[in-house]
Amino acid sequence: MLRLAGWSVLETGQTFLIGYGPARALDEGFLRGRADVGLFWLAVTGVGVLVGAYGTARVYAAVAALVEPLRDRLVERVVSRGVRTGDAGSLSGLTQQVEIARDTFAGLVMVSRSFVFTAAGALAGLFALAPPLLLVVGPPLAAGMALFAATLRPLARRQETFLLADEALAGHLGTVCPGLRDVTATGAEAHIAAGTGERVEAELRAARALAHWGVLRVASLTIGGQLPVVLLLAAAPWLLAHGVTTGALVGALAYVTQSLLPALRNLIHGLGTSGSRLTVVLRRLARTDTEAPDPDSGPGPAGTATNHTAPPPALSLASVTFAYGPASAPVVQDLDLVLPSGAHLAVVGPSGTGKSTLTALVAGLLTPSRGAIRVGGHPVPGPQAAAERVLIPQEAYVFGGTLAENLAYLRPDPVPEEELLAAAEAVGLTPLAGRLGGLGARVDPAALSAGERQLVALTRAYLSYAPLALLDEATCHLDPETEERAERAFAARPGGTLVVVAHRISSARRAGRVLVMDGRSTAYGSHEELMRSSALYRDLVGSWAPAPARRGSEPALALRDAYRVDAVAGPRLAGDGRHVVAHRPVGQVQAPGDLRDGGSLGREG
Ligand SMILES: Nc1ncnc2c1ncn2[C@@H]1O[C@H](COP(=O)(O)OP(=O)(O)OP(=O)(O)O)[C@@H](O)[C@H]1O
Repeated sequence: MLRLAGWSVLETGQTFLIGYGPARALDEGFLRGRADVGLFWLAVTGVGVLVGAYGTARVYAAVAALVEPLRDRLVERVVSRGVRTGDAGSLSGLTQQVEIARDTFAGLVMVSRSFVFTAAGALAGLFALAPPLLLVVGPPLAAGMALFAATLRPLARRQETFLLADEALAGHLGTVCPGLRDVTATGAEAHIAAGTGERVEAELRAARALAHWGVLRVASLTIGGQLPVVLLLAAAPWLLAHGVTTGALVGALAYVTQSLLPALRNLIHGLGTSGSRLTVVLRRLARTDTEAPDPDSGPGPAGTATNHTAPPPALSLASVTFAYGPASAPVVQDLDLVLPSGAHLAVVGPSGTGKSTLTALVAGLLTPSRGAIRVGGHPVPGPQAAAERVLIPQEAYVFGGTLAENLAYLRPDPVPEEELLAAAEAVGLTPLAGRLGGLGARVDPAALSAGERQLVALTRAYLSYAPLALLDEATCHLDPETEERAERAFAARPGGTLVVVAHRISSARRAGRVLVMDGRSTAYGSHEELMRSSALYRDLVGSWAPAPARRGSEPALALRDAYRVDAVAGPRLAGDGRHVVAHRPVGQVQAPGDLRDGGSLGREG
C-alpha cells in the first residue's frame, strides 16, 4: 500500500503541473512577451508528464503486489473446498470467478487511487494558483461526489440483480441452444419459448431499473465534473476582477477538463460497474465457501441428512406435490421416494394418474409446487441433476444422420465403434443395424417403425453417461421379448438406476420395486408385497394378463378392413378373450404392427 501510495504521488505532481505550468507560462512568459520563460514552464510541465507516466508504470507493479495475494487466497479456499468435495464442475466455474474478482479488484484500486491523487494534485494546484478558484470548483465537485455516494448502494443492488438475470438467461440459453434440434423434434417450442421469455423479461426489467439509477450517475458526473467548467467561464469576469490572472483561469480550466473530469468519470464508471460486479462475485465465492452443501451429505430418505461416507441416493423425492395449474387438483401429492443407486423401479397405474408427470418432474421438465427432488444428490432442476439423468419418452426421436451419429448423440466424447456395437447388442438393436447397413448407414426416420425408432433412442440413452434412466413407456412399441432385453440391459448398466413407466405386467415383475400411482394416493413395494396389499395393483395385474389360449393361429384381435380403431376402452378383455375396442367404419384400415403377441395398443394405435 505504501509503495503504491509512493508511486502515486508522482501522479499528483503531474496533475499539479498540468494546470500550474501553463498558468505560469502564460502569466510570466507569453503574456509578458517573454517566450523563453513561457517555454521553460511548458518544458517543466512536459517533464512532469514524463515523470508521472513513469510513476503510473510503477503503480501497475505495486497494484499487482496488492492484488495477487488476494487472488491466491481466494484460489486456495476455492480449490481446497473443491478437492474436499470432489466437485470438479463447480470448481472450474469458481476459479474463473476468482479471476474476475482479481481483475475487477485491480481495476477498482486503479481508478479509486487515481481519483484520490488526481483530485489532490488538482485541488492543490487550484489553491496555489488562486484560492478563489477553489470556491468555484470545490462546491459542485463535492455535490457531485455526494450524489454519487448516495446512489452507490442502490445502484450496486440493481447492478447485482441485472448481472444475476443476465447470467440466468445466458445459462438458460446455453442449455437450450445446443438442444434446438431436440426442442423442435419433440414439439417443445412453446414450452421453451415461454421459459426463455420469462428470463428475457426479467433481464429487461433489471436493465430498466439499472438505467433509471444510471441517470443519477450521469447527473453526478455532470454536477461534479462539467458544471465547474460552466461556473469557471461564467465567473471569469468576477474572478479576473478579484485578482485572478488569465493564466490562473486557463490553468483552472485545464485542471477541471484534463484531470478532474476524466478521473471522476473513471471513478463513477469503475465503482458503479466493477464495484457491483466484485460484490456479486465475492459474495458468491464466500457463500460457496461457507454454505454450499457437501454433495456427500445429500438428502437421505425424505431429505434427512446421511453420514458423510454414504453416497447420495440415485433419486429422492421429499413431499413432492405438483398441479398443472393454481386451481387444478394436484396430480402428485406429498410423494416421498428414495431410490438407491442400482435400483430398478416400475411405475404403474391407470391412465392419467400422473406417471408421465412424475418422470417429467424428475427430469426437471416440470417444477414441483412443493417439495424437493434430487438426482444423484443434486437439486432438480439444475444442470448437475440434468447431467445425471436421461429421459426416453414414448415418442422416440431419431434424426436424419447416420446410425452412429444417432447413437452417440448424448455423448460429449467420440464413442469407439466397438462400444456402439456392444450397446446395440445389449439393447437388441443389432438386427436393425444390420438391416440398415451398419453404423455408417444414413437413417431415414420416417422409414423406421415406431418400435425401431424406440430401439435407436434406447441404445442412445444406454450409451449416455447419465446413471439414472427414465423410460416413460419408451418400450411400448416393442414386442415383449425385445422389451425385456432392453430393460435388462438398462438394469445391468454399471452404477445405473432404472425407472420404467410400465405398460406390461412383465415389466413390473422384472423390477425390484413398484410404485403404484392412483390419482393422489400411491402404494410402494415389491410385486409380491403389492399383490398382497394393493387392490388396485391386483386389478392392474389382472387386466394385464395375457389373452386366454388362442385357437390355432387366430389372432386375439382382428381388425376388419372396413374399420379403424378409434379408441381403446381400457385394456379390458371381453368374455371370449378378444380386446374390446370402440370402432367406427371409415373404409380404410392401417393395422399397426404393434398388435402382435398380446401387445397393447399405444396412443398411436
Ligand atoms: N400439460 C398438461 N396440462 C394440464 N393437465 C395435464 C397436462 N399433462 C397431463 N395433464 C393431466 O395430468 C394428469 C396426469 O397425466 P399423465 O400424463 O402424467 O398421466 P399418465 O399416468 O402418464 O397417463 P398415461 O398412462 O395415459 O400416459 C391427467 O389428468 C392429465 O390430463
